[in-house]
Amino acid sequence: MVVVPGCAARSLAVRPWLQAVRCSSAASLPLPSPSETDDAAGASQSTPQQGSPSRSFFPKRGQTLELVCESLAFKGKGICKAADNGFVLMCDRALPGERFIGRVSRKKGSYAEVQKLKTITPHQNAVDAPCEYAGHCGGCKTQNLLYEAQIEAKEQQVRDLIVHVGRFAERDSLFSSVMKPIVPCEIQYHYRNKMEFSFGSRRWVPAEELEEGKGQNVGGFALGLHAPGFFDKVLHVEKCLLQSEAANKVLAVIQSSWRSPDLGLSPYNVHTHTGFLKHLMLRTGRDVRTGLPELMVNFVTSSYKPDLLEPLVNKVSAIPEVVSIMNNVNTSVGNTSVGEEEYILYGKSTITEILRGLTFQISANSFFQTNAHQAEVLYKLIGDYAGLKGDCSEIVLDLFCGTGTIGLTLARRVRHVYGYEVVAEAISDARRNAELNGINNATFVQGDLNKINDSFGNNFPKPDIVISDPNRPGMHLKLIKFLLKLQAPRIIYVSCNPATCARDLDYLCHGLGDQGISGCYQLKSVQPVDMFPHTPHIECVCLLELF
Ligand SMILES: C[S@@+](CC[C@H](N)C(=O)[O-])C[C@H]1O[C@@H](n2cnc3c(N)ncnc32)[C@H](O)[C@@H]1O
Repeated sequence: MVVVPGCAARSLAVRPWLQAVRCSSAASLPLPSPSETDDAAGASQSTPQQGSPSRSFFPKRGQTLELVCESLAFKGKGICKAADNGFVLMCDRALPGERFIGRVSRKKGSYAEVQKLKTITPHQNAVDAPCEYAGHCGGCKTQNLLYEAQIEAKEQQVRDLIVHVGRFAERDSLFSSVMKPIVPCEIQYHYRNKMEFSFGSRRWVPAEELEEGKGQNVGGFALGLHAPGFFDKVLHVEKCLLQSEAANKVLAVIQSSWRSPDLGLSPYNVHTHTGFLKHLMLRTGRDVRTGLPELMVNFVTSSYKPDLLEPLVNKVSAIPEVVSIMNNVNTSVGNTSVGEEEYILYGKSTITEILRGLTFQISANSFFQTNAHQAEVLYKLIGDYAGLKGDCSEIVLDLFCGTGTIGLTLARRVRHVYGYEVVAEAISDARRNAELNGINNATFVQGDLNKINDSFGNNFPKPDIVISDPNRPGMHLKLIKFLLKLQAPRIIYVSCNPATCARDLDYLCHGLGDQGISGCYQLKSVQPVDMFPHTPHIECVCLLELF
């Protein structure tokens, strides 16, 4: 039974707000600065510009409200607003159109966060989530929304951000040709090629299950995913519908044995810093000869004790798809899965994946697109937007190149690719990937693109095409200014955060007014691509051309 906390008097006290609180779509929006967080970007997407909210509605922590949600903000939070002053209330797992009872869990300046307690009227496109953990695990937040409705909401978020943050006029006759419909992901489950599970000494049981008396095992060992918002509590997960079937086979074998007292295995305790098993990383690639899945299992442990792992290694290596078992030893108190030392416990140290006809070697810690199937679609789009002449005359600058995958897939049709990336290991991987594929017209350089100085650009010829694929904070102002000065004919901006993407597109097209710098690009296309069904993540490929 779902309990609406708070006494009746408090519930009654909020009744007058039932008329006042409703959902509305984003109005005018302030620009997030390059230093603003995703949360701030998400909130600002829906926060009205006209000053701070009036006193007429300001919820208290613990207050219970009946709310209606219509739109999803970045990060998949449902947005509701007070009708009179637009005060924003954000709620995880609230779906547009859903009427629900929520409790204010956090107040943050201009908005509040609400925890959903009970659905009164579900969204018209609500479906039963196939995963038993979907209601609690931090990964899939919209599995209970019809896939078509999920991508429609994502497309709308991108459009809103481009208009309100990017300041591109929706009424402009060209706007509808710029905004492309989202590319759906054909494979909506089992698409992730990498999952990282954590071992925990404190099993997390969701509040509802505790109330229903299902929380027998609270405090027991767990292997699964971190409970949203908790670094020390793990939701025990027997299988994950986002990872490959082969990876689920491995997870099942490990789950069936690791807690056996005979093995003497203990999960790492993040409070006492004792215990052995930290994380289990499962990566799925493809055998380049057969095209069949091949798996890497990576145990992250607090010390090197191969004898302790041996019984698990014996069981897991019997699974035909497993070709590599690694042990990353991380002695630090931090929660990271990258070890200071790495050992091969079985098989080889890398797995392979094929992308746009090239072979990539993936090691335990190297970055690789997490949805290889949709990466193929994404990279084809990038190739189309590059509009290469095909005469091997052009120069490509691949910023935030990671392991070089984008640049390398274009290399055979251009004169030279120059890639820049901050992570030294990724640069080594990029060079190795070039060699593996017989590509010798690509140069990869390690460097921090947030710290470029005036000499940046002296080491490569003026590019014909710039590809920029930053992570979520987007591009640093120094890099934006460099690009505005460089004036390459074409920029392809690949983004995993439409809020910072819209901000950077604004700078590149409309300039930095307060610094007297004019924009010099025209936005030709914004193409959202769904790389991660059931999650709030949105990828976009944007094409900019010099005026
Ligand atoms: C979204 S990934 C893109 C990787 C690559 N383009 C791909 O498609 O596989 C962003 C990359 O930017 C790198 N990065 C983040 N901050 C950086 C910085 N300040 N300077 C250079 N590279 C950075 C990350 O290490 C990561 O490899």
